[in-house]
Amino acid sequence: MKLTVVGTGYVGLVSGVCFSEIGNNVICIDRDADKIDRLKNGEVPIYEPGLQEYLVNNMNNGRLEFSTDIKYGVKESDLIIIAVGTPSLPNGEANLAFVEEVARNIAVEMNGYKVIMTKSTVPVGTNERIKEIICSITDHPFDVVSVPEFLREGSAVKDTFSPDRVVIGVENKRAEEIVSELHKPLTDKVVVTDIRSAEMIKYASNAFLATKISFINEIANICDKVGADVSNVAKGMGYDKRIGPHFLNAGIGYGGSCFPKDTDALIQIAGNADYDFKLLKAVVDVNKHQRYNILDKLQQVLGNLNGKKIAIWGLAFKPNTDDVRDAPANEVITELLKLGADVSAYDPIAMDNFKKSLDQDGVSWSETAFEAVQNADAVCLLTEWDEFKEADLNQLEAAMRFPVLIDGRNVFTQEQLSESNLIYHSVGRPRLQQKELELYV
Ligand SMILES: NC(=O)C1=CN([C@@H]2O[C@H](COP(=O)(O)OP(=O)(O)OC[C@H]3O[C@@H](n4cnc5c(N)ncnc54)[C@H](O)[C@@H]3O)[C@@H](O)[C@H]2O)C=CC1
Ligand SMILES: O=C(O)[C@H]1O[C@H](OP(=O)(O)OP(=O)(O)OC[C@H]2O[C@@H](n3ccc(=O)[nH]c3=O)[C@H](O)[C@@H]2O)[C@H](O)[C@@H](O)[C@@H]1O
Repeated sequence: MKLTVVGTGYVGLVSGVCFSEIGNNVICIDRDADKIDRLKNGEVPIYEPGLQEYLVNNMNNGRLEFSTDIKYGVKESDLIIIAVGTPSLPNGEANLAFVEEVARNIAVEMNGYKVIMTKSTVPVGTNERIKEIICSITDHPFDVVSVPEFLREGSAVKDTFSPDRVVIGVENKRAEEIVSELHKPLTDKVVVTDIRSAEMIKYASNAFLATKISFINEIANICDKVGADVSNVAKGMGYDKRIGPHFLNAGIGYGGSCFPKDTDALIQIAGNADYDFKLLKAVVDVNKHQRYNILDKLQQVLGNLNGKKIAIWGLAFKPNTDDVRDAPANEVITELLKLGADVSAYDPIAMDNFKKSLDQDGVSWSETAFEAVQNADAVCLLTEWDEFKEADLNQLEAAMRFPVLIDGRNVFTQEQLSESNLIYHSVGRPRLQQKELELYV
């Protein structure tokens, strides 16, 4: 099949590359000329394990090309995928300006029947709006299909090749057959439904996952107070098939370009339909506070943070990505600077993106994890990169002024800790808490 993807970001690029890998001819379009130039040179502008190799192979075999010219993309393909961003507006609603602009650009260039497949996460009713826009510009026949994307950053290639399911929101058989054919090599778990339900499935899925995270974080906060261990609680819950083991890792809460934006958007979608989504509002509220728990713990151990050197391990919102959009590290560092701390930070991959996103000075950026902790009064682990999980805790202890480790992702085990003299705090595992600072001063 010949297809065009408009928007070559985390979703558009991964989808385009993977669709070419399974035998389609794909044109990836973006209006960012620098990005397209880099891609034409075989350079992947994001960190996504496995992507580079597939990209280069498919460029070399002629199945994958990049362009800024949407006219070319529309003329050449009968299936056009919209994968541009839908960031939050200040009131939490999704900003549909990019999606609507692309719909207009496609309509202007149409030269025959097209299937317009929306992968961007869009509020219920948006595909109808896309249809209206296109109808107002062209008489060429077309169908709009909603195929929401469920990939996770960091495992996007794997998720694309073996998705848990594909959701196809469609109005007629002609478009259903074309889109089903495209996804056939990927999975047989296909849910075909109406367009509004497909749009809702995406928001409901992200909101449910966010709910699981806030739920376990609240359980963790209670565990801290009553002396239970949230890791074991999650394990004990997770064996129940009705609950499942996934997304029950307590910590500093969810970040990223999607859960925060999509939960806010769903609250607005409900509100616009005169429904007060109380549960989801609480999920968002719990998540906002969870980021700051780590600072409470730090202050419990060190007291006033003014002039204290605090090292940060991990800036990306999760491991295996360089994405720092809505990363908890941003708020944690901003608050530490406000409290007068000297902050030294390190991330294996996301440092450059994070530097650009943090709108203040005063952080010292380290070349290595151990450079960041030299003479530090405490280290806070915010992203569970393997490099941190495998760190030698004795070396860590030796490098620091006070060996205080605040583990915001609950990565260290009893065995690892029993070998060290770290003053250790995590989220909801008070039994692993070790030693008090008084021993060292
Ligand atoms: N990032 C993720 O893991 C996932 C994202 N999504 C959804 O997919 C959509 C895209 O997300 P990302 O890929 O993260 O966004 P992104 O911000 O990484 O990429 C969007 C791309 O669209 C381009 N663009 C914007 N307007 C354009 C136009 N008029 N013409 C051509 N290109 C244009 C931008 O230059 C950018 O390269 C969003 O709705 C998001 O919610 C869904 C699932 C996973
Ligand atoms: O719509 C989207 O953009 C995507 O959002 C998430 O994917 P992603 O944001 O890449 O990453 P996740 O692995 O879901 O993690 C999101 C956040 O939740 C946090 N998290 C995750 C799991 C957990 O148990 N605990 C927890 O705190 C992570 O640290 C991270 O900050 C969803 O998992 C994808 O299915 C969806 O397609």
